[in-house]
Amino acid sequence: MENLNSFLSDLINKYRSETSGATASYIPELSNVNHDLFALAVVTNKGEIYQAGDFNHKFTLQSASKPFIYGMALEEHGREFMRSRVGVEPSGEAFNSIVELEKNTHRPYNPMINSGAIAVSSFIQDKNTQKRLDRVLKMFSEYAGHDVTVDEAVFDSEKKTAHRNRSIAHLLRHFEIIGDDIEESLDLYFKQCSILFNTTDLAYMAATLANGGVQPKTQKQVIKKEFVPDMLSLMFTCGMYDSAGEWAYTVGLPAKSGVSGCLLAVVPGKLGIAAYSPLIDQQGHSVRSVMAIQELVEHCKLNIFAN
Ligand SMILES: NC(=O)CC[C@H](N)C(=O)O
Repeated sequence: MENLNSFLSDLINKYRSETSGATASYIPELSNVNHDLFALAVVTNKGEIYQAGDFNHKFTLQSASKPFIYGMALEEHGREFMRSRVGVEPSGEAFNSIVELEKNTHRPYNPMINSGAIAVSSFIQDKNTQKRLDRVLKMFSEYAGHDVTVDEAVFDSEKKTAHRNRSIAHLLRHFEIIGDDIEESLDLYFKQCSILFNTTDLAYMAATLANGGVQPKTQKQVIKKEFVPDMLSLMFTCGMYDSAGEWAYTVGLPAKSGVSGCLLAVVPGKLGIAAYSPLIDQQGHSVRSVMAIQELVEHCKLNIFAN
């Protein structure tokens, strides 16, 4: 693995010239970013770090937060309750789709799409909204290995323009999946999406899942080991939304993307991978990050089905 730092640098140099994609302008603040930013990081279960490019640059987690909040809700409510409210099937639709809520059980298809994630955030309860957020921030701090904060400008920007997510939340309330605290739960969801991480932090988060829930640097059990397979299997089947099949076929790893341009992938038992670059494709995945992780996985033979 000594050469991994230079291989990551080579990938950055190779794919930095790729300029397709766009920033997620439906959250206006996400467009205020340098399009050239690009970072890669790998953290092994033993805590070895490999990184290249702009790995200190901070971005908001966006949907990369979803599997982790789901893990938190599983610890709080157990599998049976969570499955009664949110399914475990890929939807085959876009991440922000509302149509499938109208069909069948009215449960969101899975916790990786917005409808499922908004429902999951509503189940993180405490005495008041601040306490709910404090618990969420504490959990993400434990995954990162240090304190993390919210980007208030991104939060405000999403809150002001969240007409689609607000519609989803009201439909969830209509079908009695969530309770009356619609705005509070949406605020919590927007805040979790606005938590600031850098690419190395994100690789630690992925490595914690690769390591059975134990953060490789702090050695703290951040999530109960029994729930890690729930998170990873849903990342595998649903984490990349309507291109989850393509990703599973070409990369073969559980993964999750965020519209800020971040992407994390987990090699169970071995290591976590993270990438960041702000230009995203139609499905909401960072174009450069997908290409670089694909090549990294192929080069290092990390596809779980190829071992
Ligand atoms: N795919 C994403 O990263 C979406 C997250 C974003 N906050 C939203 O709800 O639309």
